[in-house]
Amino acid sequence: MEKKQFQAESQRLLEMMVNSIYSQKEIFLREIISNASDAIDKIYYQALTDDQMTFNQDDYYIRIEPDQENRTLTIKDTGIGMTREELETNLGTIAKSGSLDFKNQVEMEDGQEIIGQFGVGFYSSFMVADKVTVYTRALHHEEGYKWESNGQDGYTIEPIDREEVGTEIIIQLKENTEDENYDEFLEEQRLTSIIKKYSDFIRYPIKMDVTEQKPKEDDEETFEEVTEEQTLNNMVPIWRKNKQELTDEDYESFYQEKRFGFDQPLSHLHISVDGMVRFQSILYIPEQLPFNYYSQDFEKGLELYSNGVLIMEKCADLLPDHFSFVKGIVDSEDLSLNISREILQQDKQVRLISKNIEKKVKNHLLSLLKNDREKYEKFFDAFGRQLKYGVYAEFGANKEKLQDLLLFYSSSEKKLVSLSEYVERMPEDQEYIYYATGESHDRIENLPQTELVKDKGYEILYFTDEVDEFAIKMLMQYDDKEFKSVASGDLDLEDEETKQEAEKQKEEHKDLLTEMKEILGNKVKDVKLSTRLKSHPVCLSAEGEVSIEMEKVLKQMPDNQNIEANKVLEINNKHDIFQALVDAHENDKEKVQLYTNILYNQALLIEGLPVDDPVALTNDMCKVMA
Ligand SMILES: Nc1ncnc2c1ncn2[C@@H]1O[C@H](COP(=O)(O)OP(=O)(O)OP(=O)(O)O)[C@@H](O)[C@H]1O
Repeated sequence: MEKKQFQAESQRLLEMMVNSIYSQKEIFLREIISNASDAIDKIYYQALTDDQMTFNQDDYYIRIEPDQENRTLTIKDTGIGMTREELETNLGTIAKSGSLDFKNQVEMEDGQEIIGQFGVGFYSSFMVADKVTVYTRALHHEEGYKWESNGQDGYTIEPIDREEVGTEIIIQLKENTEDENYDEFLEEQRLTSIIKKYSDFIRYPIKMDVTEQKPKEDDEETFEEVTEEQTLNNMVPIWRKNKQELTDEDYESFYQEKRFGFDQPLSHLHISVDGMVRFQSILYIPEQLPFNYYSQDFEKGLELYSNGVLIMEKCADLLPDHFSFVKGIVDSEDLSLNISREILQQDKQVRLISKNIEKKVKNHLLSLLKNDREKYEKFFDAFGRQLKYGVYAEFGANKEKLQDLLLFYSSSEKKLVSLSEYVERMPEDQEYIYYATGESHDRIENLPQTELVKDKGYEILYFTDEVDEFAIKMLMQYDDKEFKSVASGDLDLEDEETKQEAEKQKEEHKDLLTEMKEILGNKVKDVKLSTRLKSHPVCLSAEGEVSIEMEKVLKQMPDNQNIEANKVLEINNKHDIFQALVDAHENDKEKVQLYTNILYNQALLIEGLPVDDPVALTNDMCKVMA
């Protein structure tokens, strides 16, 4: 029989599994049972919606069979089964999880991280198995197949006769070692407790023969061993339970059973609505950013059930993009089983549910912000950027909904603050909400442009995310206060006296400024004396809608259309360098050129913009020094 090789990626993952020292090896059972449950979901749905199929509730179950003698653990399901092609693609490649793309080599070698954070589905069985055999037959297919692998050198597939549809996975346990006792996975008690811990809410019965001491029927005093098939899990879906009966651990284990993430959920909501539309829902805010969140691979959506039957694994229409990080399930008795993807989008019930969910998630986040700041900041750290995209997207259609969820770092508080906190603190004479943009808080802290605003005692919000300024431009104002960049050309914060003095100076140095503008040509829109600079010699400001920070972001876009900010070079006439410029203007024209170029390049560097010609700049600097 031909032996096939695993795909390279899968091979690496398998090696990791075989040699795993991960301490929670028991999770392999959760993974296999979840797969079995998914497979039953698929056939259950078909049975309910296909008139040709007979439906019998008792046909859908998972069975666990430990065999002490042969040291095997079998997990059987009556699910949809797999065809030959499905065996190849599903078990021969590390199909969808993509965890490996993300992880770097160092972490790969260790493996702990991957298993812990992502789980690895079917492959995790190789943490405890020397050999795994899968017998399966797919629904509506005559032939069954046997798949087998030791997890090391490929796998085999051969056709078999198999009467029933469904899958049987036989795990040949590894030999016990000094540190590891694999026999525990054959003990009834141990298996029962693992299943209770991880798979209690699986909605199909997980059955196993359990042997117990029971009093004899005719003689209550004497006990005998009785072996009976028992259902080990509770089966009532968690969302149908009363909130009061459930603990945080219950919600956490459901999160893991459903593989919404392999982190702990940061927070959950349990919703039961009985109004225009009836539905129950459990929603989670994950703690960590999924590794592919900002890639095209990420699919948002909630699991959708119609009265307990899974009809869609990821229903995107239930979540707006700005809350795409939310995971969870929705079950509604008002939805038809036969609802198709196309109809779903126009379905009134679905729209109502989605509106309701959006509102609930928003209120939940607001209450976290109010009552558990630390948790909210953790959330914001992971997903705040998505909220800001949300403000910007769709021409600001959702901006009002989202504005109170935003946080920005504050110059005066030295921590994240909300817009309402900022506005509450504003002194009476302050007209605008000020912000400054840059790569990091430290860099912004030292920006020359912030000097005047800080001197006035005004708080500045620091924008370090590319999307920040775009979002804020879309927002335009908060609580009737407009936003203003500290680098904008028209700060207009000076008192009358300073303004008059500036006018006078401008007139006096008109020729010098004109000459400098001519030297720089169309690199800048204007050269002027600065009223905002206190100790720094130069800075760049921007006139008009496009800021320098926005220019940087736009430049990185594929279709940037060369949009540039209207840059203005501002010179501090109270700085010594200005006197040097004035002297040069009178005595040495070449020096004016030299100084102007250097100052302009300095201003570019301060802004984090590339200098046009580094060689020319260093040559100019040497000329000054020599
Ligand atoms: N018992 C089963 N019956 C039918 N198909 C199965 C069964 N077990 C696994 N599969 C198929 O194999 C695929 C791969 O399973 P695996 O556990 O490796 O990953 P997954 O469940 O797709 O992803 P993840 O673990 O990241 O959620 C499943 O998606 C499913 O199509």
